[in-house]
Amino acid sequence: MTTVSSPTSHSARIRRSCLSVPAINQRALDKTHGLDCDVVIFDLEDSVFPEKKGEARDNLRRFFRQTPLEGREAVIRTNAIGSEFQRADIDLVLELAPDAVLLPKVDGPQDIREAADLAAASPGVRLWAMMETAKGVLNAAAIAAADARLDCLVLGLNDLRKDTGVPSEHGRTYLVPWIMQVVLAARAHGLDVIDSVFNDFWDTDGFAAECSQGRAMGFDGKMLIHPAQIEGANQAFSPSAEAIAEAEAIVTAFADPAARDLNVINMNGQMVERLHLEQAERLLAKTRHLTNRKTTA
Ligand SMILES: CC(C)(COP(=O)(O)OP(=O)(O)OC[C@H]1O[C@@H](n2cnc3c(N)ncnc32)[C@H](O)[C@@H]1OP(=O)(O)O)[C@@H](O)C(=O)NCCC(=O)NCCSC(=O)C[C@H](O)C(=O)O
Ligand SMILES: [Mg+2]
Repeated sequence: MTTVSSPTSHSARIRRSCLSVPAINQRALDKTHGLDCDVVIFDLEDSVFPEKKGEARDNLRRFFRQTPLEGREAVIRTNAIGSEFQRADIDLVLELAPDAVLLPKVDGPQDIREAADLAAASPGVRLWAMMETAKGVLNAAAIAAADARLDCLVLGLNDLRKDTGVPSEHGRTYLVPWIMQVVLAARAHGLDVIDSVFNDFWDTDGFAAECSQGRAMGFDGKMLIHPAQIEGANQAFSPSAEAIAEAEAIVTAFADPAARDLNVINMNGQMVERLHLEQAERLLAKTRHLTNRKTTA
């Protein structure tokens, strides 16, 4: 896992692009090593036909044994809590010890606690939760507070649309209040939060617009379904040149001896406080981390 030190409550892990790879698709699994995504989510759930679940688990066994991922987080998405497949999926997680297990269709805090109990033998494996049911969104705050191992919420709008009857449309107008509730719940409990997949992977403009909206909503990154979406997500969720320049100016301004005992300063007609300094330092740490990663790749 890649992290950068953070002076603020929620982490500054790099999770801009979280690519879902169907565990049943050997060709796609083979491809992951050459892809520049920050996280690989190995999917045992919706992308795997029920009769193929065992084969998909075997593929992951082979994959983890032969060619572990370097420098990226490895996450396994299991089948739903209480489904006939989940026990075997969790056993696989205990066997392979990925960085995290992604639990789909989480309805409430009890689902997280049950999964934490099932995975208790591997305390290093963190928990991620898909927020994709009406009950899950209503219980977002309780879910986010459910267990210290919970690390990240991932929005799942395909299932949420199915559950609520809200149709798919650009801009996600009627979903915005629920989406923001998930972001708020994550932040209130120091978790990362990842935006939903964008299904139309040929529509690059639509994808870029949704990444930009997700960034403005406060997401850390986006769940992806196709390698063609990685670059756009990495770009959208990396600090922009303007944001870096502004952060550097804030750090420089507070480093001035004249600002030593000031909590608030005037920067070209803008009020800037020490909380902005903390944000600026965090952004610069993330930028340094990304730069180092590029130069060592
Ligand atoms: C959607 C796809 C089925 C399309 O696949 P395909 O027809 O093979 O596309 P391409 O021909 O354009 O593929 C080009 C090459 O790229 C490889 N590929 C494609 N997708 C992936 C991937 N996800 N990871 C790695 N590699 C990938 C192909 O194998 C081709 O390789 P090559 O032949 O060597 O050139 C497919 O993209 C796909 O299955 N995507 C992921 C589906 C998935 O994971 N679904 C579950 C997550 S969605 C979700 O979670 C929704 C959420 O729960 C909610 O409720 O919202
Ligand atoms: Mg789903």
